[in-house]
Amino acid sequence: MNPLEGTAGVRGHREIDLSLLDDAAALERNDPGGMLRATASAGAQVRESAALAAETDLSALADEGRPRAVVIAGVGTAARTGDILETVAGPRCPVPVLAHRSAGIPGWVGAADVVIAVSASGRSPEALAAAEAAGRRGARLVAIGAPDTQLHALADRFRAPFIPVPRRAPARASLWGLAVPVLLAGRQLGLVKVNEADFAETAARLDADADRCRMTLESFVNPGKSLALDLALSVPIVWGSSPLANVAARRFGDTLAANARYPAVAGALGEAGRGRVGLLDGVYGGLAEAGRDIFADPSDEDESVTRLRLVLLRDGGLSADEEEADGEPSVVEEKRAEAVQQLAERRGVRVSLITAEGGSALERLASLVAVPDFASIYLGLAHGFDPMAVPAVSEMKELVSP
Ligand SMILES: O=P(O)(O)OC[C@H]1O[C@](O)(CO)[C@@H](O)[C@@H]1O
Repeated sequence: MNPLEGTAGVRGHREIDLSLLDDAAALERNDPGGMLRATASAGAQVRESAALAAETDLSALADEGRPRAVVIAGVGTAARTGDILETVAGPRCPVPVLAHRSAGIPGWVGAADVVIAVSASGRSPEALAAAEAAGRRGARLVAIGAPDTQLHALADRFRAPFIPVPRRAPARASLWGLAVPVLLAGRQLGLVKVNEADFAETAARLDADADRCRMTLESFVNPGKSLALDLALSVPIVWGSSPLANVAARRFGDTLAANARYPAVAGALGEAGRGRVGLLDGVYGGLAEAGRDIFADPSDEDESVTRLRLVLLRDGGLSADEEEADGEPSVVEEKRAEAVQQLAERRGVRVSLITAEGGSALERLASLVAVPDFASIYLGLAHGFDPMAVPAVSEMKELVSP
């Protein structure tokens, strides 16, 4: 082992410590901030946020009728909630919905538009600048994030609704708490049909997945831990087979970077199929696997070779209604997923498959996000990282703060 214990607070080891994953006491010790627990609260976040949002009067949002466009402004996890609204709204959505990830809002946004400013901490400069600009330009504004913060004050200043989301640091542990009010704002505007039963079923699924991934459950029966082991020392490629699965793929890219500090290629299979699929032929793909004895014990593998690991997020569960509305029929997406799986297998590149389950779009999204969220944390823990505190993120904030 070559542990790092630098002044910057960087710790961890290059090797994977398998024994750690099945040692609940050690997992607890190495996760002092409680990232596993915070992630297991996803179902509770859905219920809590739905209740808190119900207490906020959003009627003013819809008073002026359908907006020209809806911009969700924020960064990181906050911006992912915009992708969630966009994908749940689907291609039939009557107005453009877009996530805006840099400071402020696009130049064209004006009084005919709605801006949803999202920040878990209630103080990201990007969300604050967006709320300020929206207020000044007379756009309808709704702000979502931690109560009693700068964002809250800005919403009050512009007499805009503010939906409080209790702070759970870091933001990535609050995905569901933030996403629900964004969806409810979207519902108020007539963009999404999500209902209370969808929230309840999504919460129940998140609870069930958290239970299957709990830290006391051993790797061979714990999908979060076994996916972490699949990914160990690999370069993960995460591709989704539908717009909804693509959001889950990108989310996995986020959590792999922050919790496990693994680089990942993540996105849409449709686009990947036109170029990035070439990775399977490359140094980390087919070339790394050439000559591998497929019957050999995986634990005897040469760990110095860096290999790709393909994670396919498949979403074949579209209802006839959604299928008809989707730009690309799901049968094409499914064919593509089959094809890429075959390409990987022909080259000896290993594949992990996660298939969406559930009735509503939101529940299917949850079924593709929950286990990967846990896998990213277990992977970080197996390298001795504190999944919650990311020294590079803190240093970056210090270096760029005025
Ligand atoms: O939601 P917030 O608090 O505005 O933070 C935005 C993003 O900034 C980070 O804290 C990183 O700087 C992310 O973890 C987070 O998603």
